Amino acid sequence: MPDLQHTTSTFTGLGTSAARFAARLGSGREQGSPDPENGNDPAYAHRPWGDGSASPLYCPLPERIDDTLAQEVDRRLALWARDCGFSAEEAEQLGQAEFGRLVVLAHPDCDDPDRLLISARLNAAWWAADDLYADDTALGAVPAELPQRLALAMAAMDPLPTAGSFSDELDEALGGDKVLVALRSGMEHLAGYGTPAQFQRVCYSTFAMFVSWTAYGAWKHNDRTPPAWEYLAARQHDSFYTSMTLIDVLGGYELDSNLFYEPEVRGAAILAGTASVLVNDLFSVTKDLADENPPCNMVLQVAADRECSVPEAVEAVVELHNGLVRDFQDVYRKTRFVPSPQLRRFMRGLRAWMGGGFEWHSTSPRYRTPS
Ligand SMILES: CC(C)=CCC/C(C)=C(/C)COP(=O)(O)OP(=O)(O)O
Repeated sequence: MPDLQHTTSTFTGLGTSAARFAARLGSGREQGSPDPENGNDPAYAHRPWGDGSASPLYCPLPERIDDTLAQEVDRRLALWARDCGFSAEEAEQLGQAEFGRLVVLAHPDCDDPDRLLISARLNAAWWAADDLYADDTALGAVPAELPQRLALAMAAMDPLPTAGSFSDELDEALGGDKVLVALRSGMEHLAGYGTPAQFQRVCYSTFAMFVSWTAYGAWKHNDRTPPAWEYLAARQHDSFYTSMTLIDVLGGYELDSNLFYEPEVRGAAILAGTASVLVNDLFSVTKDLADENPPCNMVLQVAADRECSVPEAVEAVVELHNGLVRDFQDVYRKTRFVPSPQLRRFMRGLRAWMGGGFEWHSTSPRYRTPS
């Protein structure tokens, strides 16, 4: 990494997005209280969540809320889902989850609906694979079939060179499964905007995520409850880090691979991805508990490990989350002095993703539960 003590470089900023952000920060106090421990950074707040009974989550504020743009991305996403082979009902369910709204919240430096669709399509395809292959028995998920399905998912995302007549059968398989069609189509859309390095970074973060899914499948198959530490290790590669690999593509720039993978930057991205996915686990507890065979969830693993109540485990996960966000904040501060506008912009993108992710979980019908 370039010398962190180097004097601050000139950063050209984000134009109208930055102005919008400044305006939102002015009104951010309504959404939670600041954190004196961290110098009251106005980009973050203690944000109430759920029914308000648990401690607040320390989290960045969303930089942009644009319902008109979100509806447009969701409209295009539903059309695309139909083209991939999802039924009208499934496309409607996808619309109800509002993945378009998620990406509009998470990528505030992108105003172009077609570019936003890169992230909307891939996130929708990942979620579809997660629900249909890994999590939801009613939707056809079978733990013993998961590894071979994921091997085909890799082939769908990262096209293989032709291998004689074997390729014909592969192509037939890839075209006959809506999840595989969606994954391929999402990657083709990405290829139209991203560089080869950006394309491959999305592939390999997804493939690491798939390995974690096979661990969950094996635990389920063997009727084993993993300890919280082991689940968390798997979850750290099965997180919104994967979604965050698209931040610079949507922003229309490229963070050079050696900076992207520089240990401190990668660490910050993993922290942001893990913090965001812990938000997902916290918001999913009620939904997961309602499942007769609950999926792994950090709250439930902690409750099992410590033999404590769910509210007590929630508190432990909130504390873990808040610590990860503060660790991210420390790295963020250091990287402000690195003379790379792309890195500064990417770090801000990570922060924005966390803020947008929290906002989406707070409002998406997917996590709305009867009080
Ligand atoms: C990157 C991405 C969107 C992958 C899907 C897997 C993932 C990181 C999730 C957040 C899904 O986890 P989970 O199954 O717990 O999510 P739901 O609670 O079902 O939304």
